[in-house]
Amino acid sequence: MDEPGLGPASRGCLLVSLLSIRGASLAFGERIIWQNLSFEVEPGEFIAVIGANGSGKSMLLKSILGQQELSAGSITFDGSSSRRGNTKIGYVPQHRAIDAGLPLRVSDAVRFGLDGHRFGIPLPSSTARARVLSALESVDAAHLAEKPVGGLSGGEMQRVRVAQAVISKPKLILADEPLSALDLHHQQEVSQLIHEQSEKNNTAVLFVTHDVNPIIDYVDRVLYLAQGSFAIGTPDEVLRSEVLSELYGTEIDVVRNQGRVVVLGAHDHDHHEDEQWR
Ligand SMILES: Nc1ncnc2c1ncn2[C@@H]1O[C@H](COP(=O)(O)OP(=O)(O)OP(=O)(O)O)[C@@H](O)[C@H]1O
Repeated sequence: MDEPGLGPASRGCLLVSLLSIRGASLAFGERIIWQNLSFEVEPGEFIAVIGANGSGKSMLLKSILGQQELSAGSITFDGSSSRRGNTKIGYVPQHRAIDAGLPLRVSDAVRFGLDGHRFGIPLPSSTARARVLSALESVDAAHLAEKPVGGLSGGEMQRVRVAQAVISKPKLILADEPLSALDLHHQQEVSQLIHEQSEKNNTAVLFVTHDVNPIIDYVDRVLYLAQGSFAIGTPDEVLRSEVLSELYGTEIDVVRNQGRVVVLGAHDHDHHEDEQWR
């Protein structure tokens, strides 16, 4: 039988996976965030990362970005150990990460995704301008180029963040709750944009979300983090009462209604009160 979490390339042993997480653990002092996390991600795969508040979803993305050291195990991306400033990884940070008061133009913010964290000589400005415009066009936001980021609506800001993440044509997009603080319409729009980028360039996506429903049609696999442990597989394999009950160590009900998935009981085991499942 195949090992759970291993992608087809690894199972065949012929190709190296795009992202390989092996026996990864993260602890702060006595507190284990997750342990023995192992899975592979193949090019073009769309993976939903779900879990309670504090289950370590953001820390996982930061570990892949090389911004958070593991307590044990390894992360290999595109054949090398994870490192900071890798332009082959596009990052859509959590809503709060950009200061809305910044007097920065949208085009400058997007350009930051191109050469903001690159050492050495920046791209000539005509080339960079064309790339910025093309990235903004790809998220239908070219008209926002000259606006200050501080004046954008939540939905506009998320589209700009997606442009910033895709401008370097990354092989992997890490999106940290890109739907938070968006209404349903904009949730669908931003989900679709990230999915389109993934399809167009065969880019793999790790998409952190509290609610799988807006992206359920795009998801190949779900990585569910809870209680320091994890489950990974297709939505039908993981989003089941038996699987989540075992993960949480208590009874959890997964109800499917008109194509929507509702998890009942998980929020009772969160570290915070504000976990929402719709
Ligand atoms: N430097 C640190 N020292 C101690 N604990 C930390 C540190 N950084 C993060 N943590 C803790 O690690 C846990 C996981 O944090 P993380 O931000 O990854 O959670 P999350 O699953 O993304 O949560 P949320 O859904 O609320 O965004 C949290 O409880 C957090 O307080």
